[in-house]
Amino acid sequence: MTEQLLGIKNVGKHYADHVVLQNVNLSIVKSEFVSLVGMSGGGKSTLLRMIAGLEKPTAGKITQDSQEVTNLNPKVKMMFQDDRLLPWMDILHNVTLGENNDSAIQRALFLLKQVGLEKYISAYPKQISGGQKQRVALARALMPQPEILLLDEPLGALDALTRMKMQDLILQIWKNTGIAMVLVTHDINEAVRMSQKIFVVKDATVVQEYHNEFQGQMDEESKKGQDNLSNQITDEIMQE
Ligand SMILES: Nc1ncnc2c1ncn2[C@@H]1O[C@H](COP(=O)(O)OP(=O)(O)OP(=O)(O)O)[C@@H](O)[C@H]1O
Repeated sequence: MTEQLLGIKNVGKHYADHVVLQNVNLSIVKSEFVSLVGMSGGGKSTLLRMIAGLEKPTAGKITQDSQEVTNLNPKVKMMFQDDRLLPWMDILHNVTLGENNDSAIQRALFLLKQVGLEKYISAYPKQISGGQKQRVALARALMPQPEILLLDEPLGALDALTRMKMQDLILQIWKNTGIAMVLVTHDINEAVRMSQKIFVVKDATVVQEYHNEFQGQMDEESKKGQDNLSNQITDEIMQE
């Protein structure tokens, strides 16, 4: 049996009388790549913030490695649509977050090489492109070797070609590291291209779970399979 990494059991969240999520149940196994899709305002980012321990559920329980997430979750890292780099630090130190010891610097250099930015270690954020900044943000998120990487629309602000390259890079890092990834995206094709499982968030809960046998594949047959699945998921989201 595959080992459960993250468990979300009967989770709900409301702000005053506004119910954002209720009865959310899902689990993620070690090294899995999943996506959350659904209408804007449906509670996807709220769910990520609760997994990260940035917010507490108002009902139910979130566990990681069988331990309840009650506070800031040290085993996860999050990447956002904006890069959140520190403008006064060079790229290397944005990744080490100011740590100057040898092992931090060696690890940051290794990660910057993985994301293809070894030539930019001394540059400052304003000197590199939006796509490159997101690569730095990715390296920084990988720095503490998280068990789960939460990706909250990290590619949303990128042009189509840069976006595809970043998708490839994230998939490659996922394959190399075995870090579980949870992607929130508005782009259903992106979700289907990248993830093994797609959860549809609708009516304040997870209504469907799709398994995707075509993840990461580029041959014509698989692309057709991906398109079919994307259409199915889009229909599910749009259905009243
Ligand atoms: N701190 C808060 N206080 C009150 N309401 C909030 C708060 N945070 C989120 N909400 C509400 O919760 C709902 C869900 O927001 P959330 O950002 O999780 O949705 P989402 O599915 O990620 O949307 P999008 O796809 O547009 O990012 C929204 O109606 C939002 O206004």
